[in-house]
Amino acid sequence: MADVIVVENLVKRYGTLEVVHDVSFTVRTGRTTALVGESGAGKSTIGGIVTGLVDATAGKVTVCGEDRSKAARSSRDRRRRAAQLQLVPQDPITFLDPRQRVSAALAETIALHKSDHTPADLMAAVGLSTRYASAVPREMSGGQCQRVAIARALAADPVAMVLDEAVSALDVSVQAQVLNLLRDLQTRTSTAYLFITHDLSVVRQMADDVVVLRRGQVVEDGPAEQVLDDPQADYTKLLLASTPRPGWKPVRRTA
Ligand SMILES: Nc1ncnc2c1ncn2[C@@H]1O[C@H](COP(=O)(O)OP(=O)(O)OP(=O)(O)O)[C@@H](O)[C@H]1O
Repeated sequence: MADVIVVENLVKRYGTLEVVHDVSFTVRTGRTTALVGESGAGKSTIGGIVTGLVDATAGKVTVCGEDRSKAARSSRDRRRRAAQLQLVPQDPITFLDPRQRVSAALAETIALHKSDHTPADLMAAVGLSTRYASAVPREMSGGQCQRVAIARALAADPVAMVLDEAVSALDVSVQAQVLNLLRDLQTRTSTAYLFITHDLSVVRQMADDVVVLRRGQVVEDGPAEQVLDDPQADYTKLLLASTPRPGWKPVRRTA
């Protein structure tokens, strides 16, 4: 299986504060790597560097064999890079243009990437009724906006997607629907996912590989079943101990 995203020895400093220390991992075609850790661990900073929104202080990011540390030379380069890698952000309501109707937002991305999609087929792919085609973001729920953000990412036919806390704001039943949808899409399209989350139950449902991050450093990484079922680092054990497993029930104490 080919490596789609390769992150090597990444470092990010803000002034004298080093928030990412020597981080390396890969995301393979058709697979999901989860980047987990508590708030402030540096997950979004790494996602920002991978998607080109944040500059690295040191290290290298390669996407589809191309060194992303070098700035794109032309708008054509930028378009090609966007077609390889799309971001699904945590808060789609602020990410989507508040005045743009769903079909127009999707048509714009389709035109930009000259892809073969139509707004209707993308809406069908994410399970969004076509009656929302003329809706603007404020007329939709968080889950519906999240589907639009995913549909828009799919409009570029990306090789990989960075999903930054993409389901964290959704209630559990909508979250399960969106996760199922993402898994189905991955089976059909072999898109590679870098899944950024603090939620280990989401990791359990989605990840093939897991990278556990603490204060900007990788404390443990490996195949999901190994990291989740036989964690080696004390920090991973602590994270797991604070997350209920499926089927977990609180112990009732009797007086
Ligand atoms: N522009 C910035 N300037 C200074 N410090 C920053 C900046 N952006 C992020 N940081 C700091 O970098 C550290 C990592 O932040 P980051 O948002 O990457 O963590 P995270 O793991 O994604 O956390 P969360 O889940 O809360 O978003 C934090 O200490 C944060 O305060």
